Amino acid sequence: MNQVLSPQLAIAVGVLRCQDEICLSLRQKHQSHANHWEFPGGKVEAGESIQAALEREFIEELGVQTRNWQPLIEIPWVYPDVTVRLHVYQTEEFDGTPHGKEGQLVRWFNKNALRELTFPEANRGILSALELGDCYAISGKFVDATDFSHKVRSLLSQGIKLIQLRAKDLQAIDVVKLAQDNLGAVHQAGAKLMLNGTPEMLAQSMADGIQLASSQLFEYNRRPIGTDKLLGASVHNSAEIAQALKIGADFILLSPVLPTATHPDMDALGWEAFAEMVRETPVPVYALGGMQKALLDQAKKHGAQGIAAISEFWSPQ
Ligand SMILES: Nc1nc2c([nH]c(=O)n2[C@H]2C[C@H](O)[C@@H](COP(=O)(O)OP(=O)(O)OP(=O)(O)O)O2)c(=O)[nH]1
Repeated sequence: MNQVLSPQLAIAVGVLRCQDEICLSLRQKHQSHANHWEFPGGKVEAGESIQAALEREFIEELGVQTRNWQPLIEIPWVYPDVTVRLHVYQTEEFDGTPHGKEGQLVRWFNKNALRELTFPEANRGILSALELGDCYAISGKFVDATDFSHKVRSLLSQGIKLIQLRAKDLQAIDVVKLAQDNLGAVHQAGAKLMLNGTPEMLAQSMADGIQLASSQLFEYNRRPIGTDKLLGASVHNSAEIAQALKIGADFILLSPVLPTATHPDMDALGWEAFAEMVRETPVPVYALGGMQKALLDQAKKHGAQGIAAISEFWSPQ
């Protein structure tokens, strides 16, 4: 369990991108995490902003001038010898050709190849943040399978890259069939389909992952699916976040952030409490509950990967 203790070292970590390629360097023999790939960066100096630290580190370590760094995710992590907070930023703007000025190996990798590499443990959350978009659509009501397919296509045409098939009224076998029938279109659009269901349903459907309800999280002691699939966890409080992390969730859906008509009995967390929980969570967190596209920037300012919603994205009946 990754419990955050102080003092925490602030580390600026830079994801330098060139279209689908990402620049990595190999940590050297004399460093901790030797022979692990890393996103270049290093300790933030006293009084320095994260962006300034990144510009300095990329000049010192890779000989490139970088600009316009944008926040991606913050990762609190406790290693046996040190407690860090990775401030992960990304940019595509740079001058020069990155090369290992300190003798380290530097290479560009396609973003789809990153999961095959060995990184320091804390980087799992960075890889998820890079893979997942900022809008997570959850399916709402539909009349039949044809209607469902139309509504999924409407999500894809809105540019949504992460969809959860949630159909609590259907039998597992029918949910699996719906997933199978729509996977082709989802993948063709470069999107991913999550099942609100069980590992067994995931195996039958070949969907991209499962979204576990908060009540399901405590049925497991460890990750219930392989690392080739996504594990999403729906949570409402810190205890559920801890359990989600214990079983290896790749990302978290935290709700309700704002009051929502679908759960009128639950108190909304509000943005401040949401941000506080996100700060202690080393994987991407989506804000759920009362979310609209117009709130996306606000969600990101409070540390979210993005927003999740049913009614904002799903076409009405
Ligand atoms: N730059 C970078 N650091 C990372 C990543 N993932 C990760 O856990 N870290 C950790 C490893 C280190 O504890 C710390 C980086 O600090 P640093 O880069 O200044 O440390 P260092 O190479 O001088 O060497 P060391 O003290 O860790 O041996 O952040 C990553 O992707 N990039």
